[in-house]
Amino acid sequence: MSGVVEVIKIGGSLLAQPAQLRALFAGLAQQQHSTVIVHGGGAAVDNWLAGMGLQTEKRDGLRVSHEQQMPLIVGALAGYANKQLMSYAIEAGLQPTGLSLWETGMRCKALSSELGQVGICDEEQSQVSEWMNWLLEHSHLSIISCIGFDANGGWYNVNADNAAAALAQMLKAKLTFVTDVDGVYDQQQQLIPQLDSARYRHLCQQGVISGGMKVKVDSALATARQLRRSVRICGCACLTRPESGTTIVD
Ligand SMILES: Nc1ncnc2c1ncn2[C@@H]1O[C@H](COP(=O)(O)OP(=O)(O)O)[C@@H](O)[C@H]1O
Ligand SMILES: CC(=O)N[C@@H](CCC(=O)OP(=O)(O)O)C(=O)O
Repeated sequence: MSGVVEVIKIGGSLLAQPAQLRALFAGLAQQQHSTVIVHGGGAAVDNWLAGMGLQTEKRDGLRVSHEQQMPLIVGALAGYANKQLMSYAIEAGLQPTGLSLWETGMRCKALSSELGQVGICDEEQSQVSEWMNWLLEHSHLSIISCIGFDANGGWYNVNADNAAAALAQMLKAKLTFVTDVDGVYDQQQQLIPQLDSARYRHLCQQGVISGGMKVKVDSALATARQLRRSVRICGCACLTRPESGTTIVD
């Protein structure tokens, strides 16, 4: 594998925003470097579970994923969300390949028995697969859901921000989180152009950064530290306005 690789995480919050997704994929079609998309779809999972009359329980932002609920969770993330993004990519003239974390070479494991099938990426057991290298070398766009597996075939629901960060670390890639806001906001709802760990801790203590944004910044900081390279959190305009969003530095 040669050249710059970029991992772009697309949040589930964007799946219901067709104009923004079209603009994003149109921009991706102009990119010269290899791109890997990792996506979530938390809102779709919420809707599918509610539609079946099932309760969603979250602990520290993670969805408790009982084995009985996995068919719906896998269906919403690796099925519906993945194929919806493929549809936008094809429309933009791209040649996407839809994957789970397994095909990239990533291996997963259970986070805690109390959380059911919630998984985390197991870096020690993971290695970039030949298939992933081939896709990168041939500039095929990979669209990867946050469903992962262990070596025994156990399946896991991995938080998509964590999955994107682990994949960027495995590929030693540039990492960009694309979400439904322009970046990280301060107390006055102003965009923070650059955020380091000290200011992040302070803003968390004040309750200014919370929920899904906290998971994102945590994942960004861990990756910035590991790869010694800044990470960006931004809205869909990120490809046309490279200076937009918040740059996360360790
Ligand atoms: N300080 C903050 N700046 C911006 N967004 C924040 C902040 N704190 C919490 N958020 C929330 O985080 C959300 C983005 O996280 P999330 O919903 O998990 O997105 P995604 O689906 O893209 O992963 C924003 O829509 C916003 O409601
Ligand atoms: C374990 C866990 O919580 N998994 C997440 C996976 C999807 C996700 O992360 O989607 P967003 O990027 O849209 O937030 C979930 O089930 O909601």
